[in-house]
Amino acid sequence: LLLLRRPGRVCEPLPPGPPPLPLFGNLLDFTLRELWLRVTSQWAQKYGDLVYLRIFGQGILFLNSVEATMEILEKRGAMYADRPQTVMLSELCGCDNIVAFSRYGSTHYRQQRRLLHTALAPSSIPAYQPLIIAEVFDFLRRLLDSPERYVDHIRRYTGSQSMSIAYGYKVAEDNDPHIRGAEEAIDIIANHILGTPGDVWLVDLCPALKLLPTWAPGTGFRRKAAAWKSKIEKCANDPFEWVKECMSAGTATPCYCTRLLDEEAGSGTVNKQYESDVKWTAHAMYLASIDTTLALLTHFVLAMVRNPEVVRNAQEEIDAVTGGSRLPTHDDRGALPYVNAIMSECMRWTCPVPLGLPHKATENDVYEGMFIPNGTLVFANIWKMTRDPTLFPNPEAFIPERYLEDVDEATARLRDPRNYIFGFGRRRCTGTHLVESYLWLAIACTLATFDFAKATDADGNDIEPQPQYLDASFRLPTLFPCIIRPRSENAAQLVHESLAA
Ligand code: HEM
Repeated sequence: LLLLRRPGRVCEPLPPGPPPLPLFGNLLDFTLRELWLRVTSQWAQKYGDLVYLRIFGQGILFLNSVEATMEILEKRGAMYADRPQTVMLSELCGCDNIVAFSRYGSTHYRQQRRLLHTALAPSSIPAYQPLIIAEVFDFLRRLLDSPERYVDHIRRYTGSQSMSIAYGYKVAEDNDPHIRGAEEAIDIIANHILGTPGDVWLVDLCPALKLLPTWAPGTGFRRKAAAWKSKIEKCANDPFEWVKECMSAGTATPCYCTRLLDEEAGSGTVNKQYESDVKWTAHAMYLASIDTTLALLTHFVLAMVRNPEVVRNAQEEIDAVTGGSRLPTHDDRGALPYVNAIMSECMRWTCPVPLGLPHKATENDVYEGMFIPNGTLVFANIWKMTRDPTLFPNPEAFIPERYLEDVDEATARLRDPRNYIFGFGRRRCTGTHLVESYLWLAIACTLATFDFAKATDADGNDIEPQPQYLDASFRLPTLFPCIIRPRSENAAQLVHESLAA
């Protein structure tokens, strides 16, 4: 009897959820397009704060309230700090080296988190500001030259910003080899290795298959994995080797890698594992920042196109500080509360990773009388939290003013989207302070120099931008037509002068 009373399992039921089919479980209940809408408007509505599903026997739990998320992922964080591991992703393709996929508690994971924490702490960010400013100026110049290609410019901005901060590397004008490699690595991981929910590698269901020799029939996955692994490693190695060569030649630009390598060299010799951890974290910075920042900045454009009065208010505020004779700088941030509010609203309204990344339970647990089995994959429904009408009245509307209301500290904390969009607990995003810096400057400088309008059709009627969302994990809008043009001759001049400076 004592054995049967393992904590939780005998008495407590699993959290509620749509009934599973035999073998396939809830596979058919999933959708690849905007899964967060289904989780929110169908499952959370019907089943409540915790919704439990299964795919091929793998338990999946959605947390649909701030309270449940804080209790489970923050307070009990140590039990929910792991990530799902699969033979294909982690072992055969070597992605366990990438911090976002690493096992919690492994030596390299602990070391990598520590490196990211140190080098991306608030006190470290000012050191990257010259690099950030140069990339913002480059972005403005591209927007001025070909505004209709705004998505390409945003994508390049996020990529070159990461390359610059991680490696001090200035991305080539076109077809940069490191950017190409990094894009390929993202494509391999997202579209080929991970694929879609329900795309399961046979070797993940039957790990013994990995022991078969490569000539055996049905082992094509081994050859694919080997090719992908070497591409991913090359993409991490190449820019890192480039920094090391520059450091030896005394030509390196101070950046994330130089800082960490110099620090370690100062305290003795740099050991191989340390060097490998610096290399993989620099690589992770690119992977982790690209789609998230792209989602945020394209939504910024969308919000500005749809809300001309927000643009006007921001421009008035900026002009009052800069006199229209210079671009805003990080030092102006305290004097630009409306621009700060626009950035907060962009974070909330975009909600770049609506269901976060999966945390894996490493123990059996019970929450409010419901059993959460060891091994369950737990997703926080960030989308629902950022659309809570009690915290954010009229949540679908873009309203920066909501952050300017005079509220007590606890309410301000609850309404700060930064407490949701970067995830929770021990796996919370490590790039938050960096994002804060490079996103703010891009937003402030773009508002200072550009106007936004809806595109018009042949009869001169406005075309309402109505983007679609096709991605399963990131909230990336499809391209929408719009007009972006310099506010004035003077604004265009400021962009030209910034580059000359
Ligand atoms: C707007 C931009 C960004 C958003 C919205 C965002 C959001 C997130 C989210 C939701 C997670 C998962 C957290 C969890 O599991 O609970 C995450 C993880 C992570 N992010 Fe970000 N992120 C952004 C930019 C960045 C940048 C610029 C970096 C660069 C350093 C970065 C580095 C990471 C890393 C390394 C992880 C994995 C952490 C771990 O598994 O321990 N992120 N991010």
